Amino acid sequence: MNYYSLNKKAPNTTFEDAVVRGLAPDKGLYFPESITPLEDSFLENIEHKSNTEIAFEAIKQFIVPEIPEDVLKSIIEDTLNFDFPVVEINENISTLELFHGPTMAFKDVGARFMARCLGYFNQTNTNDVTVLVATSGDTGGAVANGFLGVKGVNVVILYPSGKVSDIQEKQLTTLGKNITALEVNGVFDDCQDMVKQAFTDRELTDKMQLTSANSINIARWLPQLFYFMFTYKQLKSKHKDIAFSVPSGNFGNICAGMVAQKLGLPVKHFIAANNANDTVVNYMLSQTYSPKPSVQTISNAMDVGNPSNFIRIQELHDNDFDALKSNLSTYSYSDDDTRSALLELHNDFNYVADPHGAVGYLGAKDYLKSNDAHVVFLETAHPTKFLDIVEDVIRENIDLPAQIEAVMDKEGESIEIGTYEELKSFLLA
Ligand SMILES: Cc1ncc(COP(=O)(O)O)c(C=O)c1O
Ligand SMILES: N[C@@H](CCOP(=O)(O)O)C(=O)O
Repeated sequence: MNYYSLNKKAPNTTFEDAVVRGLAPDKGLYFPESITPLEDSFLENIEHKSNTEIAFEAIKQFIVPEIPEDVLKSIIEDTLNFDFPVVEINENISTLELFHGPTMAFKDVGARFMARCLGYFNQTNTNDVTVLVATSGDTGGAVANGFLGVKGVNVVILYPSGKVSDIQEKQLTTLGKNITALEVNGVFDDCQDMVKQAFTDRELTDKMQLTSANSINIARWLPQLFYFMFTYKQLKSKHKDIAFSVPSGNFGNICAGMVAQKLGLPVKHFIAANNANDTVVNYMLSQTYSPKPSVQTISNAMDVGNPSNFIRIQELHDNDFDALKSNLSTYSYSDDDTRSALLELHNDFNYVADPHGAVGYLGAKDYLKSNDAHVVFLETAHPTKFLDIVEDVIRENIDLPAQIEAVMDKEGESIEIGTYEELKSFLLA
């Protein structure tokens, strides 16, 4: 499969080149040249297939033959060695728990998958690759964990100082080895802008191979489509019309869901549930895309003012606003709304959610006010990653899972930077 740049000013390229570059030379995001629907029989029999079989069938057209089938199968087996359970909240709402991986957020799948793809390509590449990643909370930890010790890869994580949770910060600053954390005096969008600027800085790109492990990278983005297939597998026999409410920040996850839909997955509707960072909500009301600086919220990993993947979402709908509108609803919620949702889930349904999942739950409820469907909200991180907020709302202590306990008492290390020039000097040194 070849990929084109959404800025349409760079040559089409292979999967390997798109992964190793991260962003196209014209700064555009890569997008697959075609998306061929899966055989009807695949979806008809999905409940009889394992998660790894589903993932392989769903993603192989994007990757084989550049990664041979047998290698892709083992990458998928390694990546997906944990569960993705759907838990029923009530008659009309379920949640898909995406936090059973090593860093307890949904980013684990994409990070592990991409690390293994790069590891495969590095068997023949002689040059080291520097992976740059901007994080508002969870990507950093997942990438640090997924890429730790991968031969020929150095990882540099940029995170906004004081704007990630304590556990998130520990997860991305405590591993050492080939992982370095840069604490940026700014917001997530500053981190993301610095990363994008580095890709177009000839002084850097002449000296080193840079790539990204954010969802702008197709190998980080595409595997997220598995989640929607795994949900269908579990709910197919119980519910006819399934809609997804996806807590959204950079819009990579919901956009991967829309790829699953293009592959033939019957999804009735998508709901992008946002916190106060409402750039896309405003676009859907005004048809004017006006990115703005992100504001800090208690669902911090969604504090994104200029979501990278919205352009992919538009492409998936042939840049037709009406088509998009009939497939996507958007809502924005305040921190007070989020706290009320955490409390309601706990008190009425005995479910402890995290603030991001709680925003997803609110999106599900709002959609159901005027539509019939079974809505699955994605529970994108484990509540203990936001311990202070969640315990304060539900007034109960929650047990720490082993993955979180393992980092609790570790001392983190980071280097403070404030400008792009400082990032550049660090990389050149
Ligand atoms: C816990 C959590 N929920 C939701 C999101 C938003 O996902 P996306 O950026 O794919 O929209 C993120 C970060 O991306 C996250 O870490
Ligand atoms: N919410 C993310 C921000 C980056 O998103 P990505 O999917 O593009 O990596 C985070 O937790 O860091």
